[in-house]
Amino acid sequence: MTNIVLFGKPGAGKGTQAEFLKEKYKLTHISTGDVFRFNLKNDTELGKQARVFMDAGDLVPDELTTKMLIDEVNKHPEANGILFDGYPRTLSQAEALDGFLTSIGSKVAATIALEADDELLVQRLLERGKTSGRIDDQDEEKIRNRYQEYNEKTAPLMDYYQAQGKFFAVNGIGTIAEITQRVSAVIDNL
Ligand SMILES: Nc1ncnc2c1ncn2[C@@H]1O[C@H](COP(=O)(O)OP(=O)(O)O)[C@@H](O)[C@H]1O
Repeated sequence: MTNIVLFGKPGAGKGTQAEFLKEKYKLTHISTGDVFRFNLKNDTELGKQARVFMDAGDLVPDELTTKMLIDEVNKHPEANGILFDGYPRTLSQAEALDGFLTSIGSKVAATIALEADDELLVQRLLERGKTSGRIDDQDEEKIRNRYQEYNEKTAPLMDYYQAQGKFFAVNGIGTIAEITQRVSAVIDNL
């Protein structure tokens, strides 16, 4: 199994790249943001619990998120590899993912970060908010809060994966195809 973690700030283009990469490498794409939004829309128990955090631009608590993630992975026992998008976002999630993957005889092959500067990303999210209907994309204060969450809780993961020799950063500015190529170059070299 080649499991890839797509890493990057909100708006960095993880979801966009995932659409191309999952086809190219026959990976199962799991976006925690998408799974949460599905649950919100369907008003499930999980959706009810996650809503207050998501609407404020806060991270959903680790325990809830990790349980959901493991349930998702377990739905795809035949997967060739998983493309994780939006998970892990905290050190505790990264450790939980390692523990879980080890328990099924697998591991993270690489963490690939899409890099772009904050101001450009905030503009991208505000644009997306005009059409996506996502509450967390429509308010600059909520967007800024997501960046704060990222800087405090998610950025430290770079060191975590770097220490394991698994961290790769690519320039996330350019056309979608250019960026797919940069990410592919990393995967092809694994
Ligand atoms: N791994 C996670 N841990 C905690 N909360 C998460 C996680 N993934 C998604 N969420 C919740 O879902 C929201 C939207 O996720 P996503 O679409 O991936 O966001 P973004 O566009 O900000 O990268 C996050 O702001 C957070 O509330």
